Amino acid sequence: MATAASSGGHQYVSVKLESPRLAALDLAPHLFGSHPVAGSWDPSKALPMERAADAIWELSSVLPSRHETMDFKLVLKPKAGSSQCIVEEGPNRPLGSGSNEVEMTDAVFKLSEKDALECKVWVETEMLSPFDLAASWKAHQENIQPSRVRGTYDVVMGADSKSRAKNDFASGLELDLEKYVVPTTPNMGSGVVYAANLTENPRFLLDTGISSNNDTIKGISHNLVKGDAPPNHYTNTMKDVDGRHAPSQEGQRAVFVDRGVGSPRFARPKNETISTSNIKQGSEAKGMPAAEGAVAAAAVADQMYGPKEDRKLVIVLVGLPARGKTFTAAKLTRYLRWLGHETKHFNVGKYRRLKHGTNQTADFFRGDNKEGVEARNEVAVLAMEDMLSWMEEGGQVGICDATNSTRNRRNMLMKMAEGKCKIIFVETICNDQDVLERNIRLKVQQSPDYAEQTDFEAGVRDFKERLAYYEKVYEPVKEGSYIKMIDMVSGNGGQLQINNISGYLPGRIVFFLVNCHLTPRPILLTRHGESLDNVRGRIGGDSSLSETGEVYSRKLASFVEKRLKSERTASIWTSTLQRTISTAHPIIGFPKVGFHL
Ligand SMILES: Nc1ncnc2c1ncn2[C@@H]1O[C@H](COP(=O)(O)OP(=O)(O)OP(=O)(O)O)[C@@H](O)[C@H]1O
Ligand SMILES: O=P(O)(O)OC[C@H]1O[C@](O)(CO)[C@@H](O)[C@@H]1O
Repeated sequence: MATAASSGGHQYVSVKLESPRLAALDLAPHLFGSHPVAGSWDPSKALPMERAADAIWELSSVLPSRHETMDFKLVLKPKAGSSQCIVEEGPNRPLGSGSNEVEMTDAVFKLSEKDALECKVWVETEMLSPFDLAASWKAHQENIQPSRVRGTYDVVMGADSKSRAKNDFASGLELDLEKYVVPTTPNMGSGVVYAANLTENPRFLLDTGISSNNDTIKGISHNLVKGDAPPNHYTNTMKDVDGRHAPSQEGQRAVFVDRGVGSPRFARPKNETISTSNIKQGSEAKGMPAAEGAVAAAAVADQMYGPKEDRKLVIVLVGLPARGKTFTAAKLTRYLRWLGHETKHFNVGKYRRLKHGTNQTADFFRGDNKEGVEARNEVAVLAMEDMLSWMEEGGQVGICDATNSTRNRRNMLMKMAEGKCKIIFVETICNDQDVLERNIRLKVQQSPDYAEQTDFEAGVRDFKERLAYYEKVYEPVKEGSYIKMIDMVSGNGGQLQINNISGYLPGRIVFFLVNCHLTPRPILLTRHGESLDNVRGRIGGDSSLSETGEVYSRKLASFVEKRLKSERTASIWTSTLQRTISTAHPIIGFPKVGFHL
């Protein structure tokens, strides 16, 4: 077999052996070879081949990209384990990487001096696309026997799953209906990670090797100055270029399963080392974690062709305390990252706590407390400097999360960003007293500022006092490019005011904020009903529903009607494939949207 140079993808390998005579012998075919995965030429570690049909045995796997060349041989092992193994005659079989081919040869096993067993052997190799891998992996996860027939989207369900499908497709749903309990709104109290804790860590701490996502950590000197120690925060953790933790160099692994659904993460070849110079600084959020296809393409196009100033953007939050700034910033960060933009969230409150400790009283936030104002400005500068440095290193969108409640403060930030990036202010305004009261109580419950306050009501009083000091000096945004979110959570729709906003990315941000809401709402997910292809044992294709599938769709309609009867604004989303449209067809009373997935 020819060996080809690596082309970088994963390689599907299937070895089949055919011998009508073998079944009658007390011998089981195995494969062993030079690679540790195939036993390093130790027959006792040879991989057993599975009986695929009367006279056919098979073994298949996905091998890691750029796997080393492997030589292998077939060996017959006695089922009883007494007599010796019989290794096939002739030279080793080489298995290269990067090739797509099927090779048919014979294997000859000397059973005795006078008796030889001849078998036909097919070795099939194929480079796998990520779609192939994903489909196989999905099938594996769902405990469905993957296909023995090659072809994209051609994953075949085993006989078991077929009967399981018949019995369970619709009945499970009825059961759910009886037992269904409408989930209550999650309790935001205990167990919730305070969103600000998850934001960026100040570099002045990282530079000293201290790193934490928890700004209540003890033992941090609050007087550390920038540059105290050489930067080492990117050398501590081994990460690969995608920002994932690098696997240990334990040698290659491959899991032999049918149609090669192996371990989704393969170790790198031994000779490929990961050096920290490969790691782009600030790349934890690198890449496009979830967005694929069109969305990612739009993001890339934006980065390539968008106006220059859109490529680096600072979103400066503005607003009185407890107006949902951190909440909005966290959501926006997740959305922008999903779109494929490198985004980081810098919370000035976290900087303040790490530099000055957690227990400042309301007094610290008084507008006429010169020391307090200076201390707050100092940490705001540190956060902004960190953000700008990160942008120079390749970051695209920085979110500066603080009250930024005075014009002076905002001017200072604009000066710092001058010529480096565009600034958009996002101001959250809330006049609904009920919402505010709830927010304040939540803040006292969650904020590390009150972690040591044992008297909850005293905490609430302190926070209200802090708020009153902020109100005295607060100057709503009237300058620059801004988006104002006004009473977006009071349930009456609210308002979004925008000024001087243009460009692809700012446009996406406006779109996102318009659609931002706080009211919990259910999202129901369902598979399509059984399709005709499923009946034939196939996943995929675009066939219509089977009878069982139709029954499922009717039961689903009755479920949805009951479950969503009080959800006035619900809509039904399907793909554009027949089986999903037909599954949703009997549901009435809700608008339907078909998405090309
Ligand atoms: N647009 C909004 N208006 C009012 N409340 C909101 C809004 N968005 C989210 N909230 C609610 O406000 C609560 C407090 O939010 P958050 O901690 O984000 O406030 P904050 O403005 O960052 O406060 P602080 O300035 O004190 O850090 C959230 O738990 C959320 O329920
Ligand atoms: O320095 P500024 O703009 O007041 O904003 C940061 C402050 O805002 C707050 O979130 C207000 O509660 C504090 O935690 C934080 O110190």
